[in-house]
Amino acid sequence: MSAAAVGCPVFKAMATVRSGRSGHKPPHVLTVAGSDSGAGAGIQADMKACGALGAYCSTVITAITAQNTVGVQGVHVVPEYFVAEQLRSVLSDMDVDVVKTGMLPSIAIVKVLCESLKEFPIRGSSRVDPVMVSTSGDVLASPSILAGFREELLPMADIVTPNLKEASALLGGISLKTIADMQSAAKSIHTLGPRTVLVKGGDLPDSMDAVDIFFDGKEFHELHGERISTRNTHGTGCTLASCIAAELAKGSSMLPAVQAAKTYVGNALRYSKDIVIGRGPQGPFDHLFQLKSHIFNLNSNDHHFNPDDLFLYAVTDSRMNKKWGRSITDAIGAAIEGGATIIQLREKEANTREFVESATACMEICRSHGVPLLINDRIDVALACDADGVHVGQSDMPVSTARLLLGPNKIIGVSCKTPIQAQKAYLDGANYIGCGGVFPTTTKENNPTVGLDGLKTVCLASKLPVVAIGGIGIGNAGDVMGTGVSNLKGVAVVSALFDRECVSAETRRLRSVLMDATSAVKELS
Ligand SMILES: Cc1ncc(COP(=O)(O)OP(=O)(O)O)c(N)n1
Ligand SMILES: Cc1nc(C(=O)O)sc1CCOP(=O)(O)O
Ligand SMILES: [Mg+2]
Repeated sequence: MSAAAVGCPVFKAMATVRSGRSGHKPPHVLTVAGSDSGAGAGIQADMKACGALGAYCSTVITAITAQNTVGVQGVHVVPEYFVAEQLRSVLSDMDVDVVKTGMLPSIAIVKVLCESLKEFPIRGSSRVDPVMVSTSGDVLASPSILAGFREELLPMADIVTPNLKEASALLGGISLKTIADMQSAAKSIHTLGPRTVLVKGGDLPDSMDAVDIFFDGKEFHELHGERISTRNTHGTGCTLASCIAAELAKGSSMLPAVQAAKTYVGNALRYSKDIVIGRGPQGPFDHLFQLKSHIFNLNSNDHHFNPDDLFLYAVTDSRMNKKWGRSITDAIGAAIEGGATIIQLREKEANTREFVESATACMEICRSHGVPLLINDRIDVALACDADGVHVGQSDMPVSTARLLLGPNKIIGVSCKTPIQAQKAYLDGANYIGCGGVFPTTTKENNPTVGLDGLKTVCLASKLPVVAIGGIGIGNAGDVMGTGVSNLKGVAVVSALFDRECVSAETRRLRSVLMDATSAVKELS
């Protein structure tokens, strides 16, 4: 853009409108990196990964590379004055949450970036992915740049994510062969100034797992991931770094962001392990797998998950319906009439055909009332009746697999009794946690109780919304909501509604108890 164009009235008018706008600001990552013509790595990977994770990605291009699945054929470095101009354009106008760097091909560009970041300080984080050697082994930045990294960029970074070759280069060429070597490299790189370090061990010899070492200045964390056998690994470094940046921009803290990024990359590799792009030895992988696997869902009426839906969560029980001589559709119709905010079909005895038929009929009722319907345990039944989601327990299908099968839009709840399970639920892509048994129950056999204290501990361990379950009814629902933890959104009940003569009346009474308890908590806080 010429100087005249920057000063033209259209640009100023847009700026005026923008500053007066009160709309939604998406999480925003700025990537400062090189373009990859094969689109597996670099700017292209950064944009796809951020887009897939729901972050906006602006781009400052430092170099244009000619590369494909065979290797890097050429690099055309963008003059530093023009890198500076791109940085000014983005940073002077947009609210960037996180800056992510990739290929910085000259010392002058490293300096330009550092100066720009000083001139336009970023409120959030910055992170550095020192792309010096690509996964194909091609050298993308000369060693003379290392001094610039060490002296200027690393001290400003919140995280630096070198692979083994890059970590070795940053530390003067030392050999890194074991996890102990990676830990000592992470510690040494930390002394150069970044707040945290992730040394990626993808190339570690003799390792069955993909082990990375995360160091926050005090503690080491060994992060294990399954090693996926595929030629399509080009761009994994850029993608992991961009995912970390996107999670940080969305408000995550560092270790959960790194773990979520590892999960995403693992799933992307798994999903695209057999795709064929190019004739060379190292192909790109498919960042947008989540969207493509659910192309058939594009026109569905999926219920957009709102944590407040968990307020009065009615879980059906076929034995109770039989006892009271009700059909499942009558039971859920009555619960909705009484004010249930979400329904789960928990039909442990139905055969698959019966379950799909009754779930399809229930879906019609729920959809017509705008109440989401989830299926307990059975992902196949949820898919067959296009339910709004599923609820799974710790011994059911893993959340990450259910997410792959159901896609990004379906609701997934998972039962958690411990903080570790609660932290994993978030990383695996669950939408909410069901925590129980809060009190003893006869509805579910051999169900250990966690009590109100256990419920609070689970709530505090996760940022996911939580619904309490187990032995809850009109007499104690007030105590549960009275714990006052902000992410405890409601109670899930079976017998309190369905082991009663009049389901709608019981639902109404429970709703009123919950409303009183929530108002009391609000008044106190
Ligand atoms: C909301 C809610 N929370 C917990 C559970 C229990 O699920 P799970 O541990 O898988 O046990 P079963 O319900 O399958 O017996 C739930 N169903 N709903
Ligand atoms: C289905 C279920 N899950 C539980 C858990 O602790 O995860 S307790 C439970 C049964 C809840 O039934 P009632 O409301 O009748 O006590
Ligand atoms: Mg289950």
